[in-house]
Amino acid sequence: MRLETKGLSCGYGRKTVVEDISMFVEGGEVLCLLGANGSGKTTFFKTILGLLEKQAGQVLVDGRDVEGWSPARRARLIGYVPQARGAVFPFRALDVVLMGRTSHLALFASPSEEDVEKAEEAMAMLDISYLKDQVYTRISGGEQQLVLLARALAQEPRILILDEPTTNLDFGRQFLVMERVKSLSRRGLTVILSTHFPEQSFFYANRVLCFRQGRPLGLGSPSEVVTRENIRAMYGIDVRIISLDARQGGLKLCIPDSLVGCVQKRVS
Ligand SMILES: Nc1ncnc2c1ncn2[C@@H]1O[C@H](COP(=O)(O)OP(=O)(O)OP(=O)(O)O)[C@@H](O)[C@H]1O
Repeated sequence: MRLETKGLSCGYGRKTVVEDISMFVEGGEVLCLLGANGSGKTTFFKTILGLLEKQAGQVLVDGRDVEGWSPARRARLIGYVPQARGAVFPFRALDVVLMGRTSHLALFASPSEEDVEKAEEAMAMLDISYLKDQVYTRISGGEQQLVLLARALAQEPRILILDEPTTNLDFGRQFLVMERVKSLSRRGLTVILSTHFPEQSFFYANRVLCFRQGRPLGLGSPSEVVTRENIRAMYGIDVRIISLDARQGGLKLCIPDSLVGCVQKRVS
């Protein structure tokens, strides 16, 4: 399923935070959104989801403008994993995941056995079945993040939007989550995610969209867009981009110039 924006501008009241973004992502692709803190990534996602009113432009799903679609209609197609923030209600983790099934239920219907199975499968896929009966407000921030991802997977969306899905996760779980997301995309899911780790785009993204203060800075393959110049423009830091293999578009690392200097001094 194709998700597209055309000239999308977003913001709060009269304040424009994101301006004139045109991009698309197809089923089976991962599009990675890069940009400094406050550059407008979350605002862009919330506008695509209809949680914020757009200021200009269009959001299209398979070529159809989603303007006027009910939240339930969007939710049947688009899953969203927000950044984990302080939760208020002491639900069991399994019940939080079951909320992902809401868009499949008739009004006032209770979850069926099949819904519970889907919720349990989503938790098992992320290796968090042990959290099932724990209270969401009493698990760690990283565990909450995984529960929110399981909730989105239980929803069985065609498009998945992830806002910094690995930020709170330990080293092993960052890898687990990105591998799971990549394998879902290989099976046809459309994925758009934001990250503060540009290297993740070399490992997992088909294309990258760079934001600088809410304006598009570049859109293309990771090798085309994750460049020394764009990283300096986004994050104000000079990096050396080092290839780990000779393949075109292969694995690369972004090492700050100051650290490369240290390594060279030690070697010489
Ligand atoms: N509720 C709000 N009301 C008014 N302005 C807001 C609101 N939320 C965010 N903003 C403004 O929008 C800008 C972009 O915020 P947004 O959360 O979209 O950035 P981001 O790229 O997701 O940042 P981060 O990487 O830190 O999560 C902020 O700098 C802030 O000025």
